[in-house]
Amino acid sequence: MQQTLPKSLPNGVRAGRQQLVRPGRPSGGVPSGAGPIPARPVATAASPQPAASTSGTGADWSKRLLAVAKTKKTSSGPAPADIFSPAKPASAKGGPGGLDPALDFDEGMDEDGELEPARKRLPAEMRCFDTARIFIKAGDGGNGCVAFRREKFVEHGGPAGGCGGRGGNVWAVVDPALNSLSSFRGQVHFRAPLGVSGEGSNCDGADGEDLLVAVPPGTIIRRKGAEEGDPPLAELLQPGERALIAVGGRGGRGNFSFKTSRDRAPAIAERGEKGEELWVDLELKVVADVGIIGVPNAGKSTLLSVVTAAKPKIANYPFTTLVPNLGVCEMDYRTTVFADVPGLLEGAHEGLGLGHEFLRHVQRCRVLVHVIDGTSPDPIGDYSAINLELELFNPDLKDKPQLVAYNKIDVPDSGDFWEMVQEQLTTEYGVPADRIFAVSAATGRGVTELVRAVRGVLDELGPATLEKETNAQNLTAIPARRDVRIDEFTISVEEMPGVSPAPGGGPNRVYYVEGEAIERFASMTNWDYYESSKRFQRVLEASGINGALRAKGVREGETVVIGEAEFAWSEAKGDAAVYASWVKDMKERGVNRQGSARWPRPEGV
Ligand SMILES: Nc1nc2c(ncn2[C@@H]2O[C@H](COP(=O)(O)OP(=O)(O)OP(=O)(O)O)[C@@H](O)[C@H]2O)c(=O)[nH]1
Ligand SMILES: [Mg+2]
Repeated sequence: MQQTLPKSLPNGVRAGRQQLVRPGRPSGGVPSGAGPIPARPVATAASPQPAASTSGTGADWSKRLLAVAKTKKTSSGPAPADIFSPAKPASAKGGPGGLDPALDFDEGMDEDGELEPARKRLPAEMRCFDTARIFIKAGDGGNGCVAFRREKFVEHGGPAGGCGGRGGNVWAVVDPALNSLSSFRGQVHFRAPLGVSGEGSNCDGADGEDLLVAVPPGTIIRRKGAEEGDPPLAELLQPGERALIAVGGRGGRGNFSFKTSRDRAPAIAERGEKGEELWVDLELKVVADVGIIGVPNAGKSTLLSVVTAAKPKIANYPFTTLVPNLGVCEMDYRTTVFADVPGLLEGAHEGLGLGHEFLRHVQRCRVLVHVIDGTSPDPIGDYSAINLELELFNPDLKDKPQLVAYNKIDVPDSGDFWEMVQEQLTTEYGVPADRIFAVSAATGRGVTELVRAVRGVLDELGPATLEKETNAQNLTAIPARRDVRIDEFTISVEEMPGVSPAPGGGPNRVYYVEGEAIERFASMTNWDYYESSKRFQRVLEASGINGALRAKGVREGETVVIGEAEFAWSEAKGDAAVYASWVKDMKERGVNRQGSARWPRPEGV
C-alpha cells in the first residue's frame, strides 16, 4: 500500500481551527435574522451634491460641459468621464473651474486590485446609488467533537461526542423603506454566524442564525463576474420577498456518529464544512411611474419638489442632480412615484454627461414628463436633441407616452416664446395639444393640470405591474445537497523552482488534486486525530487518487496539494508509517496528540 501522508498544514487549515470567535449560544428568544442590516439611508431625495461654492463656478462649469460636448461630437475629444475630473484647481479647495474636490472621488480599486476605468471617476454617491458590490459569507459549520461517556457504574460508556451546528445562511430580503443601494457604501462585508461546535455527552452545537441583508425593492443580485446570459441569483420586487444567496456549511459529525459494530470507540470527528462565500453585484432598478427628463438646469428637481414631498437639491447650475431622486405624489387619493433623472446632454446615449448612467431607469418609467427650459435660447432644439438621445439609447423609448412641461413661464422672456413653441411642438413634432403644458415650477402655476394629465395617461395605460425582467433563480429553500462523486477529480502538475526532494533530485514537481468532493472532504478532516488521517488515506486509495498520482509519476517526498491541505508522498506501507508521519506532523504544528490511545501495531506483530 502506498500512502500520501500529511506533512504540514498550510495556513488556511490552521486558521480554520483558530476560529475562536464563536457566536455565543443564541438565547431562545432572539428572533432569527437579527444579524446586521445595512443602515437605512436618508429616506428620499437629498443626495450628496457638490457644494455650489463660488458664484462663478456654475457658469464656468457649464461652459466646460458644452466645450466637452462639442469636442466629443466632432472627433476624439476628452473622455466623457473628464467632465468629472476636477480641472486642476488653482487653490486646494475647489477653485473656479473645477468641481469641489470635497466631492468623494474614490479612485480605489476593487477587491481584486483592478481599477475600473469607466466608473472610477464617478463620485461615490453615484456609483452606490444603483449598483454595489458586496462580499457575502455564509457561516461555517461547527466542528464535531470526540468525547466518551464517563460515568460511575457505566463501564465502557462509549463515544459521546456531539455534532457541530450548521452555519448560518445569508438571505437578501426586500425592505420597502430603502430606495437606494447607498447603504452598502458603509458596509461591504456580510458574514453569517458560525455553527457552534459539538460537545461531550452527545450535545450537538446550535445552528448559526441566518443573516438577512436588506435590499430595496427592485434589486437584482448577480454573482460577480457572471456571464451576460447567466441567470442572476435573485431579482427581488415585493416587500418582504427573500432569496437565498449563500448556504451555510454543514456541521461536522462527532465521534458518536462514527460508532459501528466493529469500531465501538472511534476517536474521530469531522470539522465543520466551510460556508459558501462569494462577491455579488447588486443592481437597483428604479421603479417609478413617471420619469422627469430634460436638459440640465431645466427645473426638473424643482418640479419634483412641488409635486411631491421630496426635497432634492436645487441650484442654478447644470448637474445639480447626480443620482435620480424619487418622490411620491399624492393627489386625488392616488399615489404616483416620480423620478427626477440627472440632466441629459447631447451624446448621453453614448455616455456623455451623467445621462447614460440613468437612461436605463428612464426605460422603466411608464410615462415621461419632458421639462423644457423656457429661458433656453433654443427650447425646441433642446427638446428634439433630448428625444433623439432617448431614441438612440433605445428605440422603444420613442413610443413611451410623453408630456411636455414648458417651464419657467413666470420669466417674462419665456412667456413670449410660449405660443411659438407650443405651435411648433404640435405642428412639427406632432405632440397632442393636451399634452403640452406651460408651467412654472417656482410659482406652482400649471403644475396641478400637468399632474392630472399625467394621472390620466397612467390610467389609460392600466394598472402597473412589477414584472420580473430576468430569469433569476430566487431560491427560497436550501437546495438539496448535490451528489458529487469523490472519484471525480483532476490532477495537474506544476514545476516549482528548486530541486525535487525525491531521491535522485530532478525537477521539483507539485501535484494539485482538484475535485469538489475530495476538497470538501480534506477541509472537513480533523488532522488532529490519527483515525481521521487514516480515514483520509483510505479514501485516497479507494477513490483512485493514489493510483492516478502514481500514474503521473509521483515520487517519494514530492508534494501533493488537495484543497488547502498539503502532503508529502510516501511509498511507505502499513499503519505504523501512517502513524509515525502523523506524530511528526503534530509535533511540527505543536499540537497535542488526540486520540492516540490506539497505537497501530508495528508491522508483522
Ligand atoms: N424663474 C424660475 N426659475 C426656475 C423655475 N424652475 C426652476 N427654476 C430655477 O432653475 C434652476 C435650476 O433648477 P433645478 O430644479 O435645479 O434644475 P434641474 O433640471 O433639476 O437641473 P439639474 O439637476 O442640474 O439637471 C434653479 O435655480 C431654480 O430655482 C421656474 O419655474 N421659474
Ligand atoms: Mg436637478
